[in-house]
Amino acid sequence: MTAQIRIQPVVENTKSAMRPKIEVKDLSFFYGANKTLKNLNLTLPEKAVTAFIGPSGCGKSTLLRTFNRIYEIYPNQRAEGQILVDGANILEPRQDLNLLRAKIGMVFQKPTPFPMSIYENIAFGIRLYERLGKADLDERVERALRRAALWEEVKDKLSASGLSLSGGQQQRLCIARTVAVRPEIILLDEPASALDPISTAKIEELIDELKSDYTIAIVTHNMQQAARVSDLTAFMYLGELVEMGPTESLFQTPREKRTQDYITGRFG
Ligand SMILES: Nc1ncnc2c1ncn2[C@@H]1O[C@H](COP(=O)(O)OP(=O)(O)OP(=O)(O)O)[C@@H](O)[C@H]1O
Repeated sequence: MTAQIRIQPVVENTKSAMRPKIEVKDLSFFYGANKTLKNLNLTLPEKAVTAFIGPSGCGKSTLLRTFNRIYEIYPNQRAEGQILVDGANILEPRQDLNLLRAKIGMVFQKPTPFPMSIYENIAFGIRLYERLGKADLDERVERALRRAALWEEVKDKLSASGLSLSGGQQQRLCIARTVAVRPEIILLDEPASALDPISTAKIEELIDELKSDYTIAIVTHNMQQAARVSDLTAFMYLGELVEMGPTESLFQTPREKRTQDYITGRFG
């Protein structure tokens, strides 16, 4: 089965792997008293795509949610350890969460457009951080929609509701909304799992284009997708990081038996 997985060529890997963007050090995460992530250590290189795979419940989404501290909107959830972004620990209490979430954008499994026009879906976030005149704002909205490969489909109906778009278009709108505030890192939590194959292919193409400008972390259940879109893959199991490395080697010559068993479909 491993042989059937088409793997992203990793030409740029060694270059981009040299500059760490996110360094996770001895990170643990707790839902109440339950230790869900267990002393993780890993590095995400800048301007590369890192995929997180592993069986349901292994902690992939939990890990992603620590990178922008979004878990803090819920009670009784806490992280211990360090997450260095460009060398600074974002788990420090003094970290400005608005700035953090502008720098680290997130797209969820289910498309979540705001119940407002396509234009406003993008402009809303920009206005939170910047004061722009109408012409500049228009330009930023257009640029974000182009970046998310959606402009041609929506340019004549910018005042229509974001909710009137198809699921795949809604997800690209959410990606446009994320890139519009000029983040440096984009977190994608199963961004294509609710989409049809054509929309999924568009999202995957988009990920490939976006990685020239952004550091991307993606959680996916779909190993073929991880192999197609990522430069590095991390395999997690029961809250631990079992193995992480260039996607090609992880799928073709995994070091750990648990990784081998998972990618060959023996469990999960
Ligand atoms: N809000 C919560 N409260 C308590 N436990 C939670 C909560 N969210 C997740 N968990 C638990 O934490 C563990 C990791 O969940 P998480 O959603 O991170 O896994 P996952 O690998 O992303 O799974 P899936 O692939 O099914 O989305 C699971 O055991 C889950 O039951």
